[in-house]
Amino acid sequence: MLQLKNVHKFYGEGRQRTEILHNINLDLNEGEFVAIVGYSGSGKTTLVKLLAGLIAPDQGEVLFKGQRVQGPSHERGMVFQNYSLLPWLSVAKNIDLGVAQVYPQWNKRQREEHVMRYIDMVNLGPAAHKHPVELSGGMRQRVAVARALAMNPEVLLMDEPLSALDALTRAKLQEEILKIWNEDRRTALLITNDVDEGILMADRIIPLNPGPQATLGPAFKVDIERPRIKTKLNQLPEYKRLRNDIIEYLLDTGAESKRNQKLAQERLLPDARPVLPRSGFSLAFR
Ligand SMILES: Nc1ncnc2c1ncn2[C@@H]1O[C@H](COP(=O)(O)OP(=O)(O)OP(=O)(O)O)[C@@H](O)[C@H]1O
Repeated sequence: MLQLKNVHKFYGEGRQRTEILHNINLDLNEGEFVAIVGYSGSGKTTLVKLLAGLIAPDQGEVLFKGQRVQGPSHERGMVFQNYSLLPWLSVAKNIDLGVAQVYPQWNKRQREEHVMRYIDMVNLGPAAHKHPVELSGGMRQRVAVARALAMNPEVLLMDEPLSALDALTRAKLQEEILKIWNEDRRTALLITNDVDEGILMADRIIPLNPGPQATLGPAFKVDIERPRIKTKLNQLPEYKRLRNDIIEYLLDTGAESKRNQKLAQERLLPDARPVLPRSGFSLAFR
């Protein structure tokens, strides 16, 4: 359905030019829910922007159903970390904006009915005519999810949509997104820094190794039956095993990346001699 083929992405110019993503290959199959987990700053947002067509790769290809992605499209709906709602429009109007783009042939009443269906789906009926400023963070994120879904995308791309929320709201929204996803099993990609969230929601979890030059790690298959109940998951031995495996992998690659950075620093400063600070606990370079 959606593919990254030998993708490399750089940021910056001249000596500042840095390879953020290195030779990324990813296949999202139809109806599959994939989670990408990784350290902050490793390039997760860059990866999802490539899939959405918001930025282009420097090398390699992004393919949607075999066709090269040329730019953003409503076929690939995106939910951002920061909601990105228009503050001067009500909840309903924020959602309607996208719906009108996708269904220009619909009249106002048809659009209203459609918009209200998605507002109800995320339990925001009473807030339909409120403005974003009047909503809590969790409610805003619900609007962002409803807006993306109302445009009926074939693929739903979510960039840490829940990371700014408190634990309770986060758990509730995880449940809602899963319920909605379960109704028609649309292809979905979730970027998260939370391994538990990945196991709760995804069919496969793929770590993004620390950058620069981040690569994708091996896919961890989540073979836990759905529906998955958050409170019951952590009693399952297969959940514990999988969680441990993923966390161990992330810690190992994190430690390796730190070692490599230190080596690179030593190579950049060959005459740097370690200077022991007074405490004697850590090394500093001059
Ligand atoms: N437009 C840009 N120009 C230059 N550098 C950028 C740009 N966008 C991101 N970067 C850099 O690329 C790296 C990866 O950024 P990205 O936002 O993709 O990481 P991330 O894994 O999503 O981080 P987080 O989890 O903190 O949101 C970072 O070092 C960031 O500073």
